[in-house]
Amino acid sequence: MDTTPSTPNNTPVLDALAEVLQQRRHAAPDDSYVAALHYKGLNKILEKVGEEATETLLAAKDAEHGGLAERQALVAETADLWFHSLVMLSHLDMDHRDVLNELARRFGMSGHDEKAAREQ
Ligand SMILES: N=c1c2ncn([C@@H]3O[C@H](COP(=O)(O)OP(=O)(O)OP(=O)(O)O)[C@@H](O)[C@H]3O)c2ncn1[C@@H]1O[C@H](COP(=O)(O)O)[C@@H](O)[C@H]1O
Repeated sequence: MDTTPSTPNNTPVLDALAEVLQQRRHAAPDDSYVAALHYKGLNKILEKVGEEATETLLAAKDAEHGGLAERQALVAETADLWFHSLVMLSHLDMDHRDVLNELARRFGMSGHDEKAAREQ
């Protein structure tokens, strides 16, 4: 039986969020956090992605030996990181489907094999 996943088509939260992020491209910056990010431009969005990545790795270190609160904090920071990454993609006319397609393409391919293929 072929267990290779097809491109995911059941991602309602991500689908809905991608639509909102696109609608915010031309919304008033005072009314919307996402519109304000788009208005400030790619550099500001990338600054937020970097900030959230750092906060996520600090939360992961705390979660390693922490309890439920630290694990919940890691989930919250990861959500912030995903969210700002999705804003970045949206700013460049891309979305989660591009990333899910790539993960589906890679599924089952050993990371070592994939790296070796890249180096040829
Ligand atoms: N998922 C999110 C989401 N996650 C995090 N955030 C915001 O991301 C910001 C990150 O917090 P920070 O403290 O790092 O940033 P900040 O201090 O507010 O901003 P800076 O001055 O540092 O740039 C907070 O303002 C959060 O509210 C989000 N803002 C919006 N969404 C989604 O986007 C939709 C559209 O939001 P609006 O554009 O605001 O309507 C919402 O309905 C949600 O579904």
